[in-house]
Amino acid sequence: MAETLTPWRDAPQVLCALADELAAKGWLPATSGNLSVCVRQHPLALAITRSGADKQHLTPPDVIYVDSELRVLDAVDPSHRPSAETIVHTKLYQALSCGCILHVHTVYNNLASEVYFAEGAVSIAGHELLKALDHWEPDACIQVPIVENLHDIPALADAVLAAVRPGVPGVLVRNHGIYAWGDTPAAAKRYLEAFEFLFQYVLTLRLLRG
Ligand SMILES: CSCCC(=O)C(=O)COP(=O)(O)O
Ligand SMILES: [Zn+2]
Repeated sequence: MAETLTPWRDAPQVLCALADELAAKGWLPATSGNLSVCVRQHPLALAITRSGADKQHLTPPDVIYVDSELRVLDAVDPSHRPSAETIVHTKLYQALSCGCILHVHTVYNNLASEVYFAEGAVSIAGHELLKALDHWEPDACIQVPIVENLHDIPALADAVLAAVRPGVPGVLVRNHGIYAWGDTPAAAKRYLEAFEFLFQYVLTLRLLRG
């Protein structure tokens, strides 16, 4: 990936705008979800939402800067802690060199993660919206991997990383949510929207077909 770094000072505004858009879709309920952007690559620094913040009403002080070892580099309120899932973000940035990672809990991504868990992935083929995931080939078919919802977060991070498939910018976590990423915040949001549309589509089609 050729990521675009978000300027350090712009990160709070960028993350608040993303949170507003995702919250408007109902994708950040009950303080769930975490959002981050890469603000420096070497050494890694990211801006990420604070743990427990209501992401439906995110404000700039809810954004915290951390390094690859999860050390806080800057926080408006020293009592605020970065997302409990920060290590998933740092490991993905280190492996993929992406620019933005979005983690949301939605009804459809949770249903897809459970219904298709035994298959290890959600297969999606023959759909126009695969183009939004940068699959323009006429016979496009992707598998969105699913991992178990490990409560040991460093182990979850390793599982997510091990599940990453080339050309598929997301991993589902069973009965939990999805991590989706892109080179830029706009790309990550587009991929996330495409995944969510396609999960709703495959689940509804499965129901209609019985
Ligand atoms: C209340 S949702 C449970 C934690 C979670 O899965 C999540 O995405 C939010 O955690 P954070 O520490 O980033 O607020
Ligand atoms: Zn979560």
